[in-house]
Amino acid sequence: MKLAIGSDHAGFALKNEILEHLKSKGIEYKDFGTYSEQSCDYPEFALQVAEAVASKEFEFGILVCGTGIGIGIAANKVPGIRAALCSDTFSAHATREHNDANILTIGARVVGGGLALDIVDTFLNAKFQGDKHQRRIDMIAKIEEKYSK
Ligand SMILES: O=C(CO)[C@H](O)[C@H](O)[C@H](O)COP(=O)(O)O
Repeated sequence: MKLAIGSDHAGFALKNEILEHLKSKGIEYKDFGTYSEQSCDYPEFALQVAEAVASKEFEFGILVCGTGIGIGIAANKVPGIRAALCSDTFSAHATREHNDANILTIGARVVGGGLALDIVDTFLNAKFQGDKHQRRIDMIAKIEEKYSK
């Protein structure tokens, strides 16, 4: 499994905790930045990670900002991206099982490091259930197609 990771300044510290965690588990990743706590604009990192995942070079992405909301809104503008904000482990497995989410977004000002790492593990270990959920994802893709012309 190869992960694309990014954050803005608000998510920088939590992103580093997540990177350490992934390293300790031997999970391969690429850090797309930001690389300091200097103020920056989250859409830049959302775009890089979302394009890396949409191109299939990376299986999943993880994006962190203050709330996880802005960076997720931006990522979801890239066709093929299903970015899900999770602040609890139930949502983290449900969004993989039902939505086949390919990017997890987390709010560093919302959840603590311990919970964030559990959310990451839960998201990465859950499996898409297909069947009726695939039909619904296909419907989402059709909406995307309708507005991408
Ligand atoms: O996009 C956000 C809100 O949905 C993120 O939380 C950002 O990290 C936040 O807006 C950054 O705020 P700051 O005042 O520039 O630190």
